[in-house]
Amino acid sequence: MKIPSLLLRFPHCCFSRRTYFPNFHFTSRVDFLCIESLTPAQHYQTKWISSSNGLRRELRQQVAPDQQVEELSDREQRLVDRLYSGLIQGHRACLAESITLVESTQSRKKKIAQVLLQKVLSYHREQEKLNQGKPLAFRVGLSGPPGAGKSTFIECFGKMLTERKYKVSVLAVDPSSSTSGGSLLGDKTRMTELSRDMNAYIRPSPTRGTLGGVTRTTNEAILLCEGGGYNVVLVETVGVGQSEFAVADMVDMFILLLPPAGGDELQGIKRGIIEMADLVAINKADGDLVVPARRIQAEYVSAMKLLRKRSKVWRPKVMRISAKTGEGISDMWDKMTEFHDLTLTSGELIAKRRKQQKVWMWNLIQENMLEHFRSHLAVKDKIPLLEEKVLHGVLSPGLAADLLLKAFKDSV
Ligand SMILES: Nc1nc2c(ncn2[C@@H]2O[C@H](COP(=O)(O)OP(=O)(O)OP(=O)(O)O)[C@@H](O)[C@H]2O)c(=O)[nH]1
Repeated sequence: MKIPSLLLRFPHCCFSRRTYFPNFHFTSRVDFLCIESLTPAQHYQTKWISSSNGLRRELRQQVAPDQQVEELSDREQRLVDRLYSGLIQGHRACLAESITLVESTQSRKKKIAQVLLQKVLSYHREQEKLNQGKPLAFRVGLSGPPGAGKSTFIECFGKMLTERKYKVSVLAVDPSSSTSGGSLLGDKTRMTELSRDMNAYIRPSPTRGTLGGVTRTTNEAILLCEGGGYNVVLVETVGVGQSEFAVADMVDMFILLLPPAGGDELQGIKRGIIEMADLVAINKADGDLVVPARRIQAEYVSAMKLLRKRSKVWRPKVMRISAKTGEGISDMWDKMTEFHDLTLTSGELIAKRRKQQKVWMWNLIQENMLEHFRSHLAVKDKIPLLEEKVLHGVLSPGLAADLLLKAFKDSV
């Protein structure tokens, strides 16, 4: 006799047998029950098979990518459609609302955001195909210590670009906003002229306190800006933490803006970040500061010669500019477009973007896995005790880690 099977799909990561099973009455005719559970967080399916021994988890398999997006209610779908059509028509309010959606920590909103992003991504693919594979926007990262002149520079640079008919968006990654509630980069008094320009869009990007937070919300905001027709996306971060490394990993070109000062004044700048720079701009090269700016430029030129070459077609440049007078800004844009064209024709730009996508995915997995691990019932209560034992030298860190990992593995 053919065994009848019943296939159900639950949008749950895991479910308890007690919750769902009382509703099913097995008769002699239905002696095989298969429940498929779709786990949105981990994107794999689990089959639960009922047999005479009770419920048994049978198999876990990868779900095809197009099956991963959750089904939305009609209301939610209407929201996605409205935001999507407004976004690609270039409405700033829809872009702002879409970014707010991807920044949301609420699980339902996160799901709606993922559906929207999938739509925007497929729009990207179509547009890039029409554009012969050329990316929709030039992604530029800008970092520098407080007071280097970042906002003055963005105001001047952004205005120059909008006058040249570019659409510019500025995402200010602010590592201070999640910890202090304050805002280094997001305050509204910055870039007043540019923020009134209809071809510019400025947005502080909160970090949610983790590097993964920077990566996720900012990366997704970049995609949305590009979908909104912004062809230069500038990601600004203050160069005193870790966020600039995350930003360097999500842009095509990374620029370091420095004041004409050395030594103590630049203590906050991490050495490693200089190695990430494709262009170093020494700002404030005007008035009395021209001479120190020249000296600092020479110092950086010789220091950067010693750095490992990261590109076959580009050597990092050191330039002098003045965001206040505008001097050097146009030359700087020429150098930036040269970088863009060279890396695009050599294939480096596309290869870099692909690599960044992978890094982005693994960063998110790492962050989510750790969170999942720490809050898992099987290990949550054991952590403080084991940490205490490690602190007092009673247990080695390796053994404590093994014990926690074993408790976790045994429970899944
Ligand atoms: N002389 C001169 N001063 C400048 C120039 N660019 C900026 N400044 C001045 O430097 C100071 C800091 O400039 P901001 O643009 O606020 O610097 P920032 O890097 O955005 O600073 P934070 O907002 O603290 O991160 C201001 O007083 C500016 O007027 C420049 O090209 N030349």
